[in-house]
Amino acid sequence: MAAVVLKRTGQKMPLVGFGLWKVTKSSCADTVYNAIKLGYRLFDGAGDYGNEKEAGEGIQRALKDGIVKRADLFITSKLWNTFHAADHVKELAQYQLKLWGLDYFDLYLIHFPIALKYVDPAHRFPPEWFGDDGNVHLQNTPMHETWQAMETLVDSGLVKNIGLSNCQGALILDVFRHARIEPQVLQVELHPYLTQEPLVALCKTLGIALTAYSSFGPQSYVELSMDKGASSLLEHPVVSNIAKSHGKTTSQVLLRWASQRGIAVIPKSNNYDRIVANFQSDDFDLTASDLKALSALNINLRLNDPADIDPRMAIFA
Ligand SMILES: NC(=O)C1=CN([C@@H]2O[C@H](COP(=O)(O)OP(=O)(O)OC[C@H]3O[C@@H](n4cnc5c(N)ncnc54)[C@H](OP(=O)(O)O)[C@@H]3O)[C@@H](O)[C@H]2O)C=CC1
Ligand SMILES: O=C1CO[C@H](CO)[C@@H](O)[C@@H]1O
Repeated sequence: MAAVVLKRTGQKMPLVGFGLWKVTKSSCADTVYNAIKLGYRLFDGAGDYGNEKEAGEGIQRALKDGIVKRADLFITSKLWNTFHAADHVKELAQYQLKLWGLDYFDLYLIHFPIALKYVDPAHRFPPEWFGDDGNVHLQNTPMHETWQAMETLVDSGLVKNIGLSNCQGALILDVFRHARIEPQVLQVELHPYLTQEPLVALCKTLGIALTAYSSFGPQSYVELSMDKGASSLLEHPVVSNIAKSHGKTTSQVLLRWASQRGIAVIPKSNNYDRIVANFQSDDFDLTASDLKALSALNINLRLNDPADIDPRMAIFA
């Protein structure tokens, strides 16, 4: 399976993985188990997806049935915003590892560069953006403090690689300036309506592997009322024409637009046929002019912006 090699550890991160946000809790264990049978090796979880225990059950079953070995899997999880204070980073990583039934994560990301007031997981887990009173409670924890605590997770063997999510250039450079262990991966929203070319170039310069989320663009946020009214990329004539010319689906073209450039993708689906199709998205090559035409669709449309939840959380210029 095609993979990107992480700079520090030399570990291979598969270019096509499986995203767990909104994977139905009741069927999550079966979904993960079946995805492993199909060949998926990377699973992208997070505390607030609320299904890490069930995802872990699917993994444990696959390990027990001898379908895969732990070393062949690449499991990602993320540090939620309410755990940024150095004292709470290890607490959360251990809590999440226990949910998955694992003794290490292959990758652990700071989910957002936003620190919120601590909430004890015994009080509320999965974590949320909002406190008990329905408001967002910001907290002053600098990123370099959180990053130092992330580094100690590597030292103690709880995680193999650490990285960032939803961060932009200046902040990434600032984390690098303070880092003893450099960020290995950056996970961001990336699709032809949000191509983020300067950020992609910065990651290349710094040797950070990129993971794209929301590869299909607008439709995935409708249920969160975060849809910003743009037309569907999956039905866009430019994407459809390219798909036709390769005998592929528009979803496969959108995934390949990233993976062909060495950017990992993590599509999520609750539908078996789409799970199969997404996995089979890297067995063809787009032409240079296809890639150019897809990138030309850029309108800087950002679907996942914490400032939509609370303007004080603006992290994108
Ligand atoms: N770091 C972060 O802040 C974020 C990380 N993520 C990660 O990225 C993953 C993917 O991102 P997400 O925003 O969920 O978006 P996706 O791009 O994976 O899209 C999900 C939507 O697309 C549908 N879909 C999946 N496959 C196909 C297909 N082949 N054809 C048509 N529709 C399809 C799914 O519906 P159906 O289930 O019905 O198929 C679902 O509604 C998440 O699961 C999560 O792991 C996501 C957002 C933010
Ligand atoms: O990863 C995720 C997808 O986006 C959501 C909205 O910002 C987040 O809450 C979630 O953690």
